[in-house]
Amino acid sequence: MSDHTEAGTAAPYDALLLLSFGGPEGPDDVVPFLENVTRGRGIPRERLKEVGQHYFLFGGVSPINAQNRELLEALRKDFAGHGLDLPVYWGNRNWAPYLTDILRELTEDGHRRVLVLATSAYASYSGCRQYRENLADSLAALEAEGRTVPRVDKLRHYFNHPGFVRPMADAVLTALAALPEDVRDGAHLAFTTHSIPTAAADTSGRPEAHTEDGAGGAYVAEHLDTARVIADAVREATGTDRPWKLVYQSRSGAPHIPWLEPDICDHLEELHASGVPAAVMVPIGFVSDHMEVKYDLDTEATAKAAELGLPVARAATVGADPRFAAAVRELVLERAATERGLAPERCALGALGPSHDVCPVGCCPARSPRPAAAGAE
Ligand SMILES: CC1=C(CCC(=O)O)c2cc3nc(cc4[nH]c(cc5[nH]c(cc1n2)c(C)c5CCC(=O)O)c(CCC(=O)O)c4C)C(CCC(=O)O)=C3C
Ligand SMILES: [Fe+2]
Repeated sequence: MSDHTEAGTAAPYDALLLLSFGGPEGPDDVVPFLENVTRGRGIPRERLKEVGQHYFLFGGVSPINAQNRELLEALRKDFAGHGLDLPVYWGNRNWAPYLTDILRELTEDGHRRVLVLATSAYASYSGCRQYRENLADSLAALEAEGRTVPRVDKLRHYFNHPGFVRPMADAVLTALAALPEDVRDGAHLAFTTHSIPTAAADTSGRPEAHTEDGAGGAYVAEHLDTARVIADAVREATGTDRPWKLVYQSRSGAPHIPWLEPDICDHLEELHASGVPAAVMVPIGFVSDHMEVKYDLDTEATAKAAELGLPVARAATVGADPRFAAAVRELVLERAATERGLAPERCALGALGPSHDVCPVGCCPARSPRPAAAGAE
């Protein structure tokens, strides 16, 4: 990674917006939060009750907001330390601080061109376009208040950026070290991400990346690329070639609709049945510790492994790692330079290369088309 010790310029941008999912911060928040998340999404009631219980198990507090506050601090510290004078704001789509309120604040503070960092590294409707739809909704709400709204662009997907991948590779090494020594060399790597409907996976990414055979489009291809880079880095660091697989977690939706499989718990069962002595779960689909990590991996899958007698360890998420904060700065400077008509270096590991800056028409389409900001439409 290049070290920008000199002050870069973010012009033409005058603010960065950290845009995230949001999560409850106490028991009274859980039900209204779930109502916000699932409005119009057709999630079965039983599933909602179940997910509510996951939150109540942790006092109704999701780890996601604390993680975003830490990331916000890490970004401000990194920018200040590198002479990058760019204010950073934070807003969520499903819980306070709400996106519309933060965009209103940005507008009142006089910002005219805003760059958005979404806390989702990959292409998919849920991880990309839905955030763009939320931006469009919030901008429309502010326009309805009679405001002149800022122009909003979104940073490219960073799944293969070294500042995102390297902390995860190190986290796998730390997790391996936590396994009993006699099973460490035989441990398999289980890379996990959020399951999504196969229909959504197949249409993820640019139209050229769409697949019709359940291969999972850009969503699966990008995760496989990241997983491969991490597995290679771990092999180089340990001298041991460990088998790995991309598996899924946190499935919701009706049972008759196909979602990406196998589930992490079924995978652990299969590993155990085939005599594998241990596994490391690597949540590459999550930028930080969300409830999906705390419950679905650290609680449910870990209990499953204990029941099987399979030693497992869970690799840390990237969270507020300073290397990730530095990567965001590089991505900001890169995009700003591109907007100024330059052709900056675009860092990317793996085989897919750097993702597009602007989602083209037809990228990660919604089931029913709605306005989306920060794209080519
Ligand atoms: C791809 C993806 C990401 C990663 C990208 C990104 O990070 O954005 C993600 C993140 C998150 N998902 C989260 C929470 C929930 N997601 C749900 C439902 C769904 N997620 C989906 C996909 C994704 N979700 C999908 C296809 C559904 C079905 C309904 C629909 O089609 O919209 C539900 C409803 C209950 C349930 O069914 O589980 C909840 C409560 C939280 C907050 C966790 C916390 O509080 O720490 C976070 C970060
Ligand atoms: Fe989700």
